[in-house]
Amino acid sequence: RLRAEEEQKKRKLAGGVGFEVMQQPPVKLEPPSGTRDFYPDDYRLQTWLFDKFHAAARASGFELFDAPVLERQELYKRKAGEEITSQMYGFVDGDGEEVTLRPEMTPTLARMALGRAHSQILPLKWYSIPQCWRYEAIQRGRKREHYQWNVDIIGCRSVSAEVELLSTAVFFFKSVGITNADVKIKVNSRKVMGDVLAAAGVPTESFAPVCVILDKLDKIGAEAVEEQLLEVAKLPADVSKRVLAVLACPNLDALRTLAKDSGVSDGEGMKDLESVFELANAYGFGDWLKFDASLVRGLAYYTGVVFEAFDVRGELRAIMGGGRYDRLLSLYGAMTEVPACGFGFGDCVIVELLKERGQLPHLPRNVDVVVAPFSADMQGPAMTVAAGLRAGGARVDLMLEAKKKAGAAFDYANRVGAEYIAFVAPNEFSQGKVRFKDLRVEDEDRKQVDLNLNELDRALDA
Ligand SMILES: Nc1ccc(Br)nc1
Repeated sequence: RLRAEEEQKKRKLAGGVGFEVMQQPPVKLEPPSGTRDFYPDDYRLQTWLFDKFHAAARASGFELFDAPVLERQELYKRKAGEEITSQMYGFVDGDGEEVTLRPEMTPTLARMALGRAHSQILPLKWYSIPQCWRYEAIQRGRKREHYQWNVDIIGCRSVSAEVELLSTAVFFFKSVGITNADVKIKVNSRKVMGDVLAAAGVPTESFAPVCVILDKLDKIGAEAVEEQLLEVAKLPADVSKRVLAVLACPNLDALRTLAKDSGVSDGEGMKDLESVFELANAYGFGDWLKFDASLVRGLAYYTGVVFEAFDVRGELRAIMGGGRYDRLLSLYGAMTEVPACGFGFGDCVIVELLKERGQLPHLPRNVDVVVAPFSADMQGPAMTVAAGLRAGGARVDLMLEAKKKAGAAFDYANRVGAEYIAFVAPNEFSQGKVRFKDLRVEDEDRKQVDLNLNELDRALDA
């Protein structure tokens, strides 16, 4: 009881008179396992982040699209042993339809591009910030949802598309104060890897599942990867060793030499890979890129250049990842191969990175004006004042109950982060005036202006 009274007193002091909750409420108050609530304080940061995503995509001419979080499971039925398809948050709905909360956005994008194929003029430059889902055994304790900024270009065969994607990602990083001292982007090519691994003895049909296994290298180490290459991908021991040797190539020259020694001529894949670095230099962000022969990414459908942004200190999981997926649209029904590439950029690791760097923005709650009715019968006039100020573009928090003491109105204004407070009192109002105080300065310096009612829509300018 004493604790409850103490809490109540604290709340009263803060001006926010809350309410008591039962020790054992009849409903759980936390969100489902692995999911997040975004209270207003949290959502101001999420909005800040999404605004940066929107700004970077808009700066490069990408168009925003969206789609239902619910998709048919058939969109993700790939047999390459990917985690993303084995952890679908799926169910059978009332119509007997096998559906799922989408685990990723690219298949939806492909479905939508095909759905309007006859009317789309290529290239499509589309982006979205979908919430994506996975269902994991609770003991892993990992999150089951995240928001993932997706940026994609459909219809461009040239690696200039990959470079445009990388440019958009770098634009975002710079917009949040991240430099290439904090983050770099690994680049590789599945086309080159495919040629070299085929020469090393990896059957074409095993290439995608082998990439899914190789993608685990950083997480489970070479021994465990080699074991999976033997047990899961059924590769002979000598081939598995050759595969790992390819990934150990320290640079592009070493990979080129290894390719040549394996009888793989310098094909389109290597030329594309080199073009990525050349064009990135032309774009001014070549110093953000780093060739990495061990980069394969974990999605089966990548077919060409792949890339992944990582924190240079190596303390965090991948920040962003993407690549070319030229065969996905024909897999879903396009009569010809439709070139495509894109990336996914999660909302969590980037926030961890900014937090660690002390670069999260300070985003206090704020409004322009609190309008405070002097008494209950001034509530109507206070609404008139609020409407006038809003007509001029002001963000107005109208107090919905008059406070007996002016101090309580000032406390409320401070709590909501108001820059000004407008008192609506009977005497001034009867003379067509409102008492306006500037809260941004200390009490003694506070200007007090009596505003005419018919000037309210220009009040803030004044
Ligand atoms: N695909 C996926 C979905 C949700 C989360 Br959290 N991570 C990955």
